[in-house]
Amino acid sequence: MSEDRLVGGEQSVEDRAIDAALRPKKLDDFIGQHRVREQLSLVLHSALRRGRAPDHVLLSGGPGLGKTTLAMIIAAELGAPLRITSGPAIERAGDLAAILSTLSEGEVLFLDEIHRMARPAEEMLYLAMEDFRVDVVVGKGPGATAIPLDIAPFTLVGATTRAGMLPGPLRDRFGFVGHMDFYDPAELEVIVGRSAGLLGVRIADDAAAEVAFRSRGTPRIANRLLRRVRDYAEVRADGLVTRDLAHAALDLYEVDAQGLDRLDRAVLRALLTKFGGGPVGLSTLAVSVGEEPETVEVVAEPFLVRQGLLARTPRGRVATPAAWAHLGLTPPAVPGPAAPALFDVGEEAD
Ligand SMILES: Nc1ncnc2c1ncn2[C@@H]1O[C@H](COP(=O)(O)OP(=O)(O)OP(=O)(O)O)[C@@H](O)[C@H]1O
Ligand SMILES: [Mg+2]
Repeated sequence: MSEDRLVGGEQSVEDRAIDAALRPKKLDDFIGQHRVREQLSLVLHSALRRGRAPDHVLLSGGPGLGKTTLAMIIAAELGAPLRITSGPAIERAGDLAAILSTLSEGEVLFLDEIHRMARPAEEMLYLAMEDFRVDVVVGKGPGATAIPLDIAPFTLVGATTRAGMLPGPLRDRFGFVGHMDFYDPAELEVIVGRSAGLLGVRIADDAAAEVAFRSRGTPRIANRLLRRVRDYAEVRADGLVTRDLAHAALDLYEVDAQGLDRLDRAVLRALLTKFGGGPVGLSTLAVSVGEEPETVEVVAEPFLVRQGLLARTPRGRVATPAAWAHLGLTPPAVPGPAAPALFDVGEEAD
């Protein structure tokens, strides 16, 4: 995805540096996600008490919601070393074996984008997670033998934006699954205030609230928008971010009053103007806005669903009446044949 999107969930180069600087380091400083935080706190503290490595943890949720941050916090809370890798980096089982066999006892292995790991590695991971063992295959063809190798007990922290794509056997091997959801504006306001303090940005309370409200429920976007309103206030005014300045800056960057960005609006507009409000399949919709289906599904849709602008139905994506109103368009007078029920089945239809 392009790096110039202001509210897209994914990271830009600038984000990566800032993400690192703004990441809370302790569970207590992690804002929002109360349930996940409390459950995780229990898992970690009981493991610490027993002096054992805690159960493997799976964190699922959209881009920028705090999965990497939480993985780092887990290691910090355990006082354990952290090893970081990702699904796409593991192309062969051997890549994974090399990592697993060099873990130290109690180490936390963070496997980002775990749903992108190669299949053969996945099977190796099952055994490692369950029995702390890997089978190293020596030789080829009929003469190949598997030599079992014990590995140190470790804690796997997997992260995924697409929990639905994980094979059942893998998901079942996690003792704890934390689902990260969008943040409330009030929580994001706290995050904006905290980040402003760390970055030395002067921002009025009502301006922080405005940034929070337009951040698509996502901390990474809140931090990004904060930097853009700061730029604006520095160049066009004396640096203090007021509500009016925040408004003007957000308008300039095409973040609308509900926090929708260009891609969100493009998806909605296509759904309304090209497909009469749907139902239309995900791939067709994605092609019509020139994006990958995964980008539309992972980045744009969850927020549109959350805002009550789009629904996923068994027959495809459907716009809600609020979507027409949001874009200032008039829905067709006669609804299409058998208008589908608007409910979220969470599954793709095409
Ligand atoms: N609960 C939180 N409290 C404060 N800041 C947060 C919180 N969650 C995330 N952030 C901030 O948002 C940024 C993005 O979070 P993070 O990188 O952990 O997201 P992610 O879920 O790993 O995203 P991706 O799927 O793109 O890897 C971090 O820099 C962090 O500063
Ligand atoms: Mg991450």
